Formats: sequence, structure tokens, C-alpha cells
Amino acid sequence: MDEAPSAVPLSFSSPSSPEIPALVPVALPDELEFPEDKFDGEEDSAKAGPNAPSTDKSVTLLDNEEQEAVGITMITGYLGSGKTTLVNYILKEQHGRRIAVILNEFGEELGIERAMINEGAQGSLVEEWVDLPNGCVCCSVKHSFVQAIEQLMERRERFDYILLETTGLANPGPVASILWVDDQLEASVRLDSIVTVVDAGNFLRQLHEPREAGSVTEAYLQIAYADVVILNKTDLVKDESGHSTLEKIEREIKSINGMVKIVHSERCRVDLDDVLDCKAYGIKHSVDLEALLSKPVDDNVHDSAVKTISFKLDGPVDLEKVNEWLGNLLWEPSDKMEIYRMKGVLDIHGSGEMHMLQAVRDLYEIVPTRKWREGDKRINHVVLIATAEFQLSSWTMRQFEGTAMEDKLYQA
Ligand SMILES: Nc1nc2c(ncn2[C@@H]2O[C@H](COP(=O)(O)OP(=O)(O)OP(=O)(O)O)[C@@H](O)[C@H]2O)c(=O)[nH]1
Repeated sequence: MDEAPSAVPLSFSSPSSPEIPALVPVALPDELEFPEDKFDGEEDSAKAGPNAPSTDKSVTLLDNEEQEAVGITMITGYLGSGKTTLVNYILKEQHGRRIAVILNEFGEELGIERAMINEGAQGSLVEEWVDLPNGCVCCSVKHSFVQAIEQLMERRERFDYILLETTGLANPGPVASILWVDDQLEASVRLDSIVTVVDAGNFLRQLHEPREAGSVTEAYLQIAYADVVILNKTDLVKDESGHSTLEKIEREIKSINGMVKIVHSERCRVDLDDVLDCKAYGIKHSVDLEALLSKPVDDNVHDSAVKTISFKLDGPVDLEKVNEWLGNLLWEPSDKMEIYRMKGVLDIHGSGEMHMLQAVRDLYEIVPTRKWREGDKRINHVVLIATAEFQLSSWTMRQFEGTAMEDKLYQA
């Protein structure tokens, strides 16, 4: 039986992505040397970037990067939900970090594209840098957050962490996928997590605002991409019906994004561990992922433009077939069907290690996490967040079944 490689290639981008230019694999400098012992031991972990070459070296390089890269928390949320309140709160709290804040007006996808493709690295679009008294720095950006981050990185020695506040009408998807994989940025920054602030008093109305048939509003997208939702302004729903309003909001959020963590707040006063250094995209997150996957996800959603689906498949799967399946699923979606986020664990045929799958839009990675232990139930379990048109019974699910080495049925 062939051994599967210990680090699988891991990520691909659709060559025909309409919004993100095709990405080139990250080159690995030959002269870099890495300690051998990095590869020993069960607890070894690595953040294989989406374009990482599939060599052991790359695993260590990226592991190094994870230690050195500056974490970015992206803050999204509908207009007036409390994003600035959250930023101000974080800046004032004692967290021992020097934080750089990027406030932006680049939310529109068009703005991002224009900045990346036509304007390149020319000219500064950063409006103004403000040095805050506590050592933090702050800037506001018109279009290109890539340039803003690059300029910010020139001041690298002055901060440890970046907060990126997006506009209330922004779809976080394009920015998230660029931060996750962009080869210019990958070496120095890493997307830590996406935090979405929700106004408890207005969320249900905002979510159900009329939309064009088949379209998905930003209110949905901001929940779909979130790793953490701050359910803010709970003081506004403190009347008799308030409790049930909060429960209803939580149910709606969970039905859209069954993987998200929800925390309640007034004036965004949250535990900072929920918003800084969460490593939601890192390999270490696999522990949380295992816990998450052990919980059932409620697929039973009515009248939601976006929903979470979970499915399982017994027995080892073939890595090549999984890649093929993901390619079909993420790069050739039907008109109506779109997948925003995907997480899962895989039992790859020929490998003694549990693998973690992550996807953001049309990009994905599969990385080994830890050795399977005795007593582990070796299973493939995938959770995805997609437009409501995505059906478990569709051909894509049958294809997923086809990735199994033996003919096994998935269990919903
Ligand atoms: N009652 C109440 N008001 C809040 C709370 N959090 C924030 N606010 C108020 O809500 C208003 C909007 O808050 P911001 O932090 O500016 O919201 P934002 O999301 O940055 O707004 P935009 O930038 O316009 O999208 C401000 O007047 C805040 O003081 C809260 O928990 N309760």
C-alpha cells in the first residue's frame, strides 16, 4: 500500500476566479534550513499555506511563519452594529499587545479588484497614519488594503497585531481569501479570524430585508464567513421578549453558520481571547475542529439564503479523488450554488494522520494534523456553509461518496 505524503499539496485556486487573480505557488528559498526535529512527535503541527509546495521543508517553513506572521483579526458587521466600538474597546484594554488598526473604505469588491490589478504597487492610497498614545497606530484606507498592509509592515517593529475594520456593507469573502493566501502577504501576515458584530436590536430585520431572488445580502455573508459573532447591544433587548429575541437570533445565526462561536455583549465588552489570536485558520485549530465535528449541526433550515450542512463518510478516502471532488465543487459551481466556508477532518487512505480540510470560497487546503490514536473513530466529516440551493442529495454528494476507497454510504 502506498504511503500518502505527510504534507499534501494543499491548496489550489480556481484559474478562472472572477474576483481574485490566479495565484502563483510560493517559491521556497533553497538556502533556508530547518531543524530536523520539527518533524518528529505526534504534536507536530504546521500551517501549510494554500500555495505551499508539498514538501516537508515547506511544512517547517510555514510553521516558522505561523510563529512570526502578524495575526489579523478582520472585523465586519452591518452598519452601526458596533465595529468601531469594538476597535476602541480593544485599543483601550490592557492586553499587552501593540495593535495596528486599519480602518477602511475599500469594502466594495470592485475597489479591491481595481486596486490589485490596475494600480499595482504604485502610489499610496493610505489616507493618513495616526500614532495613538498607547503605541498603537491607525490608518484609514481608500481602496487597497494590500498596500495599506504593506506600508504598515514597514513599521513592523512597532506592533504585534493588526485589526482590520471593514465597512458595514462589505462582503468579507474577497478580503478573507486574499488574506488567507495572497503570496505577497503570506510571509508576514496571517488571517487570524473574522469577527462579525451584530446589533441585537436590528439583526433580524437586517437579515430579512427584501433581496433580489437568488441574491444573498451582506448581512448573510458577514455571518457566513464569521469565526466569531459578537451579539452586541443586548441592552436593547432586555425587555420581556428580549430573552426569546436573543434565542431567536442565535438560532438564525447558527442555521446560517453552524460553526461560529457566539458571544453576547454590551458595548462590545468581550473577552479579548475571543477576538485576538484565535488562530481560526491555523493547524492548531484542529482540536477545536474535532470538538465541533462531534456536535450535530442542524441542517433543518427554512427560508434562509445561506445554510450549514454537515455530512460524514466512513472509511478512508482517496486523496486524489478528494482533490477532484473539491475542484468540481469549488471551481465549477452552478449559477445559484456557492460555497463560502468549509471545514472538516479526513481519513486519507495510506496516511496514519488525521487531515484537516479548510476552504474559503474557491480556495482550500488539506493538511495533516495529528496521528490517529487508538480508539479514534476514523471518519470523514465535512461541514460547509453554502447558499440554500446546495443540496445534500445533489450529485456533489454522490461524488463525495465516490472518494471512499470502498463503497460506503455517507451518513447525514
Ligand atoms: N445601546 C447600545 N449602543 C451601542 C452599543 N454598542 C455600540 N453602541 C452605539 O451604537 C452606535 C454605532 O456604533 P459604532 O461602533 O459606531 O458602529 P459601527 O458598526 O462602527 O458603525 P458604522 O461604521 O457606521 O458601520 C454608536 O452610537 C455606539 O455608541 C451597545 O451595546 N448598546
